[in-house]
Amino acid sequence: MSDPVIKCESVYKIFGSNAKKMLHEANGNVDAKTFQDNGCIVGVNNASFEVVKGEMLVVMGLSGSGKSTLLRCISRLTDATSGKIYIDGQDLLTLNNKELIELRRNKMGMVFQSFALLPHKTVVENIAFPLQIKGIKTQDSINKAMEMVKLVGLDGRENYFPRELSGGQQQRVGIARSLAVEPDIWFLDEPFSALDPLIRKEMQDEFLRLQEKLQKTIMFITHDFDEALRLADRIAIMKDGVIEQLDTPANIVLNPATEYVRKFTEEVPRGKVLKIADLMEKPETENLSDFKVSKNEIIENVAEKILTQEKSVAVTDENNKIVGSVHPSKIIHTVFSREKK
Ligand SMILES: Nc1ncnc2c1ncn2[C@@H]1O[C@H](COP(=O)(O)OP(=O)(O)OP(=O)(O)O)[C@@H](O)[C@H]1O
Repeated sequence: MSDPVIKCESVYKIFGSNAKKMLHEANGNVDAKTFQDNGCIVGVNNASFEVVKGEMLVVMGLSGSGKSTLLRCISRLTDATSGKIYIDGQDLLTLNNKELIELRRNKMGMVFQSFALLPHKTVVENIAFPLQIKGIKTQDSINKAMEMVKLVGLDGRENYFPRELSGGQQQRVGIARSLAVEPDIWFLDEPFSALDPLIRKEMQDEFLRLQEKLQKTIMFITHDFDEALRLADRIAIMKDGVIEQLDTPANIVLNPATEYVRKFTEEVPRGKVLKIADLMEKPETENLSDFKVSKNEIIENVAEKILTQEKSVAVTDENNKIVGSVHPSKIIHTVFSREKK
């Protein structure tokens, strides 16, 4: 595995005037209720994890679970009460103001739910603006902004004002503006939540397409589990500031670590989420059906075909090599079982 781009070690963020003292006295045993009774709010409670280059970590949880606070600590919009945060191996808390501004300007991009576009500037001017702040010449910034306009599929609308665009289009401008500065690390805080479901799905598809191309290191916040499942390489599920589980979507659905996570995943249609690779077994050498299936297929797309086979089906990789097998009964068990842990 490559070196982590983002690394958190026992990060706490406690709000309240005697936060540091209480945290010290708690000795690593932070209980949200006890803290609250003593005038402190627990935002993030002992978060430790890494995000590697090109990975998309989706942070999910209900309102107030600490998602934004965690992101704000990592982008140092707020200071963590305790713990270590490293960006590309550099200790974030040791940076002075100047270094922090440089880091934010050159390495980090942020997109928030409110599009925060400048109303009196056109699409292309909005996107070029942060480049001009960086000192890039006007014409160069416009050229770069036009590239971004194309990337997010808004060509032809570059001279429109924000008020002349739909919500989805405005959000694309927000994304293009953030991408224009070519951040390595991208923080997105509920970027699609103001959009209606159809446009939201389109934006998710577009976002996946962009990420395929750009391979940014991303932390993406959502409270929509479907969105998390569609986008994430890994998902962190938060509750009361604690990361209850951080794992691949398949593991979260198949092996929930806590009762809370299990409840979250209970209604998830497994066939839509899991791939053949998530449930294949060792390759059988004999007694296989003639039908083969790719390990990357979503179960729902191939279930019907597999269920008509009597024997196990061979599972192949990208080079058509057999890497596993799956028995029809496994499909039935996975898609329809709702066992309680
Ligand atoms: N500046 C602050 N002062 C005091 N408490 C705060 C502050 N910011 C956040 N909190 C508290 O920290 C907890 C986590 O808030 P946070 O905004 O991180 O949650 P969230 O999961 O992002 O919620 P949402 O989905 O509603 O945005 C909440 O209890 C919140 O009230």
